[in-house]
Amino acid sequence: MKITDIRLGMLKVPLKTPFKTALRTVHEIEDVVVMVETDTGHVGYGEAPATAVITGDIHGSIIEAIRTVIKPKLVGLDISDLNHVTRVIQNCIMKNYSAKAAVEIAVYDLFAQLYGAPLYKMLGGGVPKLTTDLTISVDYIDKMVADSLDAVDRGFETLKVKVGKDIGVDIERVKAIYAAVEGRALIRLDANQGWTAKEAVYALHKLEDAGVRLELVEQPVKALDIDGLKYVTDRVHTPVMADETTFSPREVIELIKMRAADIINIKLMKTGGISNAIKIADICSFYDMQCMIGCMLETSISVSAAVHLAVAKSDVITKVDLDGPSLCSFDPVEGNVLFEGADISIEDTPGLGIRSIKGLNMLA
Ligand SMILES: C[C@H](N)C(=O)N[C@H](CCC(=O)O)C(=O)O
Ligand SMILES: [Mg+2]
Repeated sequence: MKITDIRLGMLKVPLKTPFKTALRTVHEIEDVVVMVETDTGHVGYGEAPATAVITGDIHGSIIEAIRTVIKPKLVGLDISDLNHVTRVIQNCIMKNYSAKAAVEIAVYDLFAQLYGAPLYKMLGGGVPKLTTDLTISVDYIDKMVADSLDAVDRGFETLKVKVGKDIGVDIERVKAIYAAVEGRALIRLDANQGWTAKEAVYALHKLEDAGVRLELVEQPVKALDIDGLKYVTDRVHTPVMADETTFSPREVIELIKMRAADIINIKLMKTGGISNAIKIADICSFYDMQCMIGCMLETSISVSAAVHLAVAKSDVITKVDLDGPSLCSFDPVEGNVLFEGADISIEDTPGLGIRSIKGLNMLA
């Protein structure tokens, strides 16, 4: 099965409600869709969001990286030579993680199609079911409490509460949500870099002293402030998770050696795809460190790949934040991963099993 072409399209899906974090507000998903075509007629699918504030990627850079650098290196390569193909993708251009991720996801999709198995089986197997959390956007306290209660009523047992704005209001936000859902849902926080290290310690001590039990706090400080991350990790009981701080396997090793965080959030759009995500999961497994599998604002095309990976690496990926499809106003994909509220399951069809994508605008 040889790669003959890589075609690109744009996919727009409005969100059910605006997605608000300390970094940005988004009303609709608008992602680049990658279709890797082969001489056997098989097509592999991938997707790349433009998360400029986290990965530095924008639509133009994703499209140009794939068209002018990645595609010319990939056409003619054999999908059965997976490790070679992924090395070419990773080494042909620096950074550009979302472009690499989208193409790698499509290549893994084809690799699993080649052997007629769902992708998770090619990655080592596992039980093809996961449960995701749901993000509660940062907002007025009453709105966040109402959104949290609504999420619990819809069956979500873990809420990822966005904070990182005003520290005093953040403490009140979390206390109010905790009081409203106590005993019905677990709460994890994501400050998206919005606090200083001292603010994070102050807020988490206040919450701990008030009896608020949090599952974890994600990326309390700026991405590059690794000393700050360690400062927080050393001083609070609440487990601290690194998100924006860690992209590559090398960064994860450094973080583990410094003991700067307790948990790592793996996202395919940070690692540049599945091959490095596997390396990170294996490193963490070796060091007895838990991981979360996360996503950006992605539809079920690329989130499906994350689902397959998380199922295969469930020994170390113990936390799931794959709510992209739940945030969408509709699922544009007919495929083998089913997203039903908090429940995610995989059907027994080859690859990612993507049969069709609604509303895709092909690029010339
Ligand atoms: C969508 C997911 N639950 C999430 O919260 N991801 C964010 C980044 C998403 C974005 O801004 O596109 C995160 O974990 O920081
Ligand atoms: Mg995060």
